[in-house]
Amino acid sequence: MTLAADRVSRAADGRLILDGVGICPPPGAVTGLLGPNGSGKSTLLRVLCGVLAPASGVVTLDGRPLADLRRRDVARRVAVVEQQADTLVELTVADVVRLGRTPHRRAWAPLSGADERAVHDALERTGLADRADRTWHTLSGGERQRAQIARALAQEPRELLLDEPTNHLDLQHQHDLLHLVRELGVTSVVALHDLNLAAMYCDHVVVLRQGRVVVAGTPGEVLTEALIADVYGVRAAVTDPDADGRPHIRVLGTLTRERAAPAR
Ligand SMILES: Nc1ncnc2c1ncn2[C@@H]1O[C@H](COP(=O)(O)OP(=O)(O)OP(=O)(O)O)[C@@H](O)[C@H]1O
Repeated sequence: MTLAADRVSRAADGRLILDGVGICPPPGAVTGLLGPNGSGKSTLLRVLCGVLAPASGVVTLDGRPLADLRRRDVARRVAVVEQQADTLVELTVADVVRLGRTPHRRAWAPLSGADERAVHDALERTGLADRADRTWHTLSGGERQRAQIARALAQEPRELLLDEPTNHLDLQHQHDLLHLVRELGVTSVVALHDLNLAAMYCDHVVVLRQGRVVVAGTPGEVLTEALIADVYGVRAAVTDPDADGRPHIRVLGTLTRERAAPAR
């Protein structure tokens, strides 16, 4: 058992932005959180890690309500990489990654050998070892993103929540990152916009629309032409070239545009 949400709701400005959401990410697997802009992906990730409390419903970690657990115990288990994670202080890459060890250390205790190994390993795995001493403001957007992911890895989480982690990353680093997440074998929930990346790397996908789960299942079950038209308003050709349940999606056009200007 791991992290799960049961009938979770949350409102903002008098409007429900999560409306009875239930998700049960398979342990040790990668779950993709999909859905259009504003569908509630980031809010759900923040509720799953306890940063936001649900107005109703419950999030559990190993069957225990998150609200009953100590913040520090949750932080030892669950690592989060938010969108546009930034730091204002003048830290080096290694300093940022060391922050990932905070939940494992006593206040003011120096870094142990195990802490340093975890930091070193995280820098290696994200390809940042040669930039460990660089200051944050000298990094490119993609390097900053990778440094935040390295921080999350240094935390040695059993649950990993990533909000659009491939933003800012070039093609190679997008694939390297999602490959790495798969290889970690921790329970991961990853908000993604790219359906082909979701199909390639996720074991399970959950599609949100206006704060509700539309459908959940394997990429092959969920990512159909009908679903993509319905949820995204996009006409797509979906094929499964390797017949492995990992579909390939080719966008043919947007339905709003086609309706506005029908083909003559
Ligand atoms: N603090 C807030 N106050 C008011 N509205 C909010 C607040 N936080 C989120 N919302 C609204 O809730 C909805 C869901 O937002 P959320 O960021 O969770 O969506 P998302 O699926 O992650 O979107 P995107 O793909 O654009 O990142 C949006 O309409 C957003 O404007």
